[in-house]
Amino acid sequence: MKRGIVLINLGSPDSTSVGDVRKYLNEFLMDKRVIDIPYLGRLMLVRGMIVPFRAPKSAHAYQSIWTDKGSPLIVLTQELEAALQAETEYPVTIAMRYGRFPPREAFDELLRREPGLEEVLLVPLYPHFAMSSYETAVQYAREQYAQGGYKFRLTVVPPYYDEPNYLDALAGTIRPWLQEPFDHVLFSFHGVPERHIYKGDPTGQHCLRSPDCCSANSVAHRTCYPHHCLVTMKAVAARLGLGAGQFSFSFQSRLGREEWVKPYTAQRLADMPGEGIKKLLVVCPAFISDCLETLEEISVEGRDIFLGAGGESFHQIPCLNVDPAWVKVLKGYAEKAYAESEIPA
Ligand SMILES: C=CC1=C(C)c2cc3[nH]c(cc4nc(cc5[nH]c(cc1n2)c(C)c5CCC(=O)O)C(CCC(=O)O)=C4C)c(C)c3C=C
Ligand SMILES: [Fe+2]
Ligand SMILES: [Fe+2]
Repeated sequence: MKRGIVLINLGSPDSTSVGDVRKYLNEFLMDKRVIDIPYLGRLMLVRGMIVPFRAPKSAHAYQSIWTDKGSPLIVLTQELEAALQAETEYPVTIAMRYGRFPPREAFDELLRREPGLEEVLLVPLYPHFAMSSYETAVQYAREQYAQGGYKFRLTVVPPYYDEPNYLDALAGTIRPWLQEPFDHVLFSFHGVPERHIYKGDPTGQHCLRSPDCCSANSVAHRTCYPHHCLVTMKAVAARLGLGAGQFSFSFQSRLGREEWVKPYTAQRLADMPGEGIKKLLVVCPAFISDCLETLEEISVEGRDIFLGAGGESFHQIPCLNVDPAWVKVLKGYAEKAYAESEIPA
């Protein structure tokens, strides 16, 4: 089988200028799977209220993490591409949901490198299903695939939040940090509005209907983001031998005033020192590559909140990035045969 691999991530602005950040935010937030309200309302909210205020603030934040080579998210995804390419004979390239590197360019590039390509394997760099991350990236790639009239088959790697090799690799990046004294490991996942969870619940009566819905069996869990996050956290904690009370989860990056899934990371960071948690490790498994949300929101803002509330030490554990064990896991995904039924539509 002549196969090619596309690693798809979120994307970043082209530069840290307010104009480029505004362009990026407009594209990102006008995505109907990110702000899921009718078009005209979304347009007014995004163009009139969110972006004018957010663009200068976000541009400033991006300036604090930007590297000589560009955005950390893009650079780290390119480094992952190179590391995986060194491990597999299949041609590997990257795509982004927003901004530069659209999937059609990735497909064309693979066809140039492998004429007669029979299958492209799309690997979303999101372990958990959410309509604002995994689903929008996959749909975008599927649309461009259909528009391009390509002859090869497009196969999508399903969410791997519970896949043992991924969990082993994630636990492996955390383990060395547990050698120094610590009180707690916080698993901080990117948040989503609660409305997205209600909307994605095929039963219409399970998700967020009871405090422990994510632990009770349900078909809704196939696409339930908080459930996926909880499974990842519990499986990693078990691999690390963490006891009850030594770990917990929270959700970060809330935007706007509506209710998002809880607890909120910023609130937990403010409360933990008062609960006796003074030495904190934070891991952010919703992100494969370090990015604005880990390097600035957690490592800078989050640290200030925690230390300002009486915390003594704070470390953000780097994301999987180009960890060699993770690259081996991706090689395994790249070489596996997938059944269509595994993949959420
Ligand atoms: C309604 C708004 C947003 C939802 C829902 C959302 C979900 C979501 N996002 C990620 C991953 C990333 N988000 C990143 C940045 C970012 N996210 C939002 C808004 C929502 N995200 C904004 C406006 C931004 C831009 C920066 C800012 O102004 O705060 C990034 C980092 C990008 C980078 O260039 O470094 C990632 C990665 C997931 C996984 C997710 C749902 C689970
Ligand atoms: Fe986001
Ligand atoms: Fe749930």
